[in-house]
Parts: sequence; structure tokens; C-alpha cells
Amino acid sequence: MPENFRFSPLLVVAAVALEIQDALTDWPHLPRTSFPVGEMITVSPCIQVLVTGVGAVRAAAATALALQNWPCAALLHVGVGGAYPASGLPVGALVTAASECDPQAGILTPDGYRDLGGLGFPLTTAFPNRIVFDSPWADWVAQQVAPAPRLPFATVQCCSGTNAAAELMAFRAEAAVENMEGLAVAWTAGRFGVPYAALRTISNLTGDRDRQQWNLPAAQAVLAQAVGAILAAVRVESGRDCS
Ligand SMILES: O=C(O)c1cccc(C(=O)CC[C@H]2O[C@@H](n3cnc4c(=O)[nH]cnc43)[C@H](O)[C@@H]2O)c1
Repeated sequence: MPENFRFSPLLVVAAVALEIQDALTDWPHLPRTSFPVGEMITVSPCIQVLVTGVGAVRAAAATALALQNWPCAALLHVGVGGAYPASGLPVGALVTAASECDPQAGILTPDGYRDLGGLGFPLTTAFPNRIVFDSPWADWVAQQVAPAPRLPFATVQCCSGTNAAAELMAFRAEAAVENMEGLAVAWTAGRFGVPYAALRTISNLTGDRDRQQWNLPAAQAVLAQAVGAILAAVRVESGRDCS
């Protein structure tokens, strides 16, 4: 890690409370179940938690408001996600995001789908509908949870509840993991100049809804342990004044 790299103050973002509450057992003063959407919860002077609500719109708005009110050095996005079957990821697997993609933005034409670049509004000059996470912060988070794989993620508004949708989204996004908030939070963080990293556990396989093999408790438990370890490391880096 570069000597001058700081990752606190840290904002930890989740879509719903159950994705973060079990990681906070080392801070017994915190509520265990009450994390109102959009309200910042102070974990320590250097760690705040934000629950955004589900979906890109809620997540972007809540994150923007939070970052405007609480400038921070890094953002950690945590949650559960669906694995595209071709990824081979099992339920309960821990993964970090190498990139985020929006495989539903663009236009459907008689000749097929065109992404944001094809529409004339690419997200960045490098990629039409993708953001790549290669900051020292994202590298550090990936190292903390190694050997968990660092994989391309896709953010959708409409989850892949059929095999055909799962195959199409995985193909378009060249992604392994599906979620509903990642690109929105990453984009917002980028606009505020805040480095972004994402950590998710697989709660289900995408595809035909009655075969999705959900195991939320298992995903929650793995996530809580990984996020707890990262927060403990941030606490150490922050020193006594920030614990
Ligand atoms: O009811 C269903 O069949 C169903 C299928 C997929 C996702 C959901 C959710 O309610 C997702 C809520 C939440 O969890 C993340 N998540 C988890 N698995 C997936 C997925 O397969 N595709 C997209 N998002 C997923 C998501 O980020 C939301 O925050 C219900």
C-alpha cells in the first residue's frame, strides 16, 4: 500500500440493514436491527454506515446526500448478490468487484441491443457502460479478503429471474455477479472523488426463479465476518483517536 494512502474516514454502504448489522458486533453500543434508510449511523469517529434502500435510484440519492454531508477518504459497498451460473460461484462465496457494468442501459433496436456508447453517451472514454475499480483502496480490500476472487459485477434494475435473462445479462456485461446498486454507488462515489470498493457474498444463483437456491443466512454470515475484519483493520489504521 502507498505510504500516504488513507482509508479513513470510511463510509460503509449497504442496500438493506441485514447486509451490515451482523458485522458490527464489536461495537455493542450500536443498534442491532434499527438502521433507517438514508440515515448515517456513527460506528466510530472514522466509520459511518449508510443503508440506502434497494435499487440504483435509492442508492445513488442516499449516497450523494451522505457524501455531501460527510466527506470521507474511502467507500466500502457491501451486500449480497446473485451469481450468474456460468461463473461457477457457489452460494455463500465471497467476492470483490473488479468492475461494475450496466447491461440494461442503452437501446433495443430491430438490429439488437446497443449500450450507452452505441447511444452516444458512454459512461467513460475507456468503457461505454462500465467502471473499473483499480484504486489502491480497491486493491487493499481485495487483498484483505484474498483468496476471494475479484470479478466483474453487473448492476440491473430488473433481476434475472429466468435462465434466458441470466445468460443475456452475463453475456452483455461479461459479468459473474449481479446486484441492483453497485454501479449507482460507484458512480456517485466517483463524482465525489471518493475511492470505491465492493464486497459481496453470493445469496443465490440467477436464473429461473424456482431454482435460484437462495441461502441468505449463509451469505449474511460470510459477509459479516469479512466486513467485520475490514472494519477491524480500519480501526487499527485509524489509531486510538478513531476507534
Ligand atoms: O424474489 C426474487 O426472486 C429475487 C430475485 C433476485 C433478487 C431479489 C432481491 O430482492 C434482491 C435484493 C437485494 O439483493 C441483491 N441481490 C441479491 N441477489 C440478486 C440477484 O440475483 N440479482 C440482483 N440483485 C440481487 C440486490 O443488490 C438487492 O439489494 C429477489
